[in-house]
Amino acid sequence: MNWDETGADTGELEDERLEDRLVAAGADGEDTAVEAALRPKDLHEFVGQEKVREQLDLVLKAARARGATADHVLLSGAPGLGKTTLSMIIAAEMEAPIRITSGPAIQHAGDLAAILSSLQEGEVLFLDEIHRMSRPAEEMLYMAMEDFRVDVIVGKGPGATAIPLELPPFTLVGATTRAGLLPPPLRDRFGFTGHMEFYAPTELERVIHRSAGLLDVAIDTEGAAEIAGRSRGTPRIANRLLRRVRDYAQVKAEGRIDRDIAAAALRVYEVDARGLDRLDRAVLGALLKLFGGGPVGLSTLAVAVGEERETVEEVAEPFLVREGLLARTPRGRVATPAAWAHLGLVPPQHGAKGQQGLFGA
Ligand SMILES: Nc1ncnc2c1ncn2[C@@H]1O[C@H](COP(=O)(O)OP(=O)(O)OP(=O)(O)O)[C@@H](O)[C@H]1O
Ligand SMILES: [Mg+2]
Repeated sequence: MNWDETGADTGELEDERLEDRLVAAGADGEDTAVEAALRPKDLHEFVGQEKVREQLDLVLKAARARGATADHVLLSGAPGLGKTTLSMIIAAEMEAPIRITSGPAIQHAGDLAAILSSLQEGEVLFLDEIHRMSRPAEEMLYMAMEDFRVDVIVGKGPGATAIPLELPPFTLVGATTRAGLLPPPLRDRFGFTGHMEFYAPTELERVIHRSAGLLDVAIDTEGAAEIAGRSRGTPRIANRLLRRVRDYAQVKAEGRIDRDIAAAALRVYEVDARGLDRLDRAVLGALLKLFGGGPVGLSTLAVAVGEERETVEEVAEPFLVREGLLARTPRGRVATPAAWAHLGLVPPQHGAKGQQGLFGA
């Protein structure tokens, strides 16, 4: 629970701020070009996410056996975990064409009606960031998903009439980083919901080996493990770090990546052994060194590192909290014992003010 929560949807802000960081989970310009080449093409190539993969495999196989269009699928999970990739795999497995659009691109119900009415039978419609669709479009989508029908409104005011329009059966694949923001009526209309988890280091190693093969980069097991451990459980970050390490290896080590090369390269890029970057370490360092581990208010912490409040809260903290290095408490931010250990610092003898009750330290 975040005690400073304002309740605002800060998704966009987060995306913008994250873009210039190597360890950001969102895609940047370079990613979009390379990602197309690195995307697994079928369910077997798709690493990890065992549960989602197994369940989806059944949904798709059964639909294929019935000669039917697959049920609507909702994919939720943090950026860079493979939602877009999986939607393309769904289309490929169903041997169906795919149409790609996103919630923010659909401003009016009419935009959605135009897309829906031009779908072919069995086509996959991928709706990225589905939680950011406008309300009227969302309501039109309810009917389209359930009855394969939309009402197109012709005219304005009292003379307006609704003309029903039949749609061919299609599969909607919705993706969202924030399943909690979806209205229940929309969520309920998906036949299958797959929640994507962060990846284990061993899974990321497999992603890295696979990508290295495609990029024609020589990497050994330990080199891959070194990069995997710093990738924040996210394939997109793993692939990005691999590319940066490849640059370093090309210049300094005839292109071969082993543990030392990977570690040296990522030191240059200021990504530490646990995947924290300069900003993360600055926040943690200030919390420990200036405030004895807290509790300290968010605003004070932000001033101490010379960043905006929002940057600390939305860019640095989520990963620190996930890693169990920082806690958000009613009295302010508090470092955990693991944070002291990670920065190689010793906690004050009698415990920082107020920490005892929180961690029993
Ligand atoms: N399970 C996986 N196995 C191998 N590579 C993967 C896997 N998941 C994701 N990737 C790689 O990570 C990159 C990012 O994946 P993708 O674009 O599908 O993420 P996303 O969940 O759609 O992110 P966003 O929320 O930002 O849209 C892709 O290039 C893909 O190659
Ligand atoms: Mg995506």
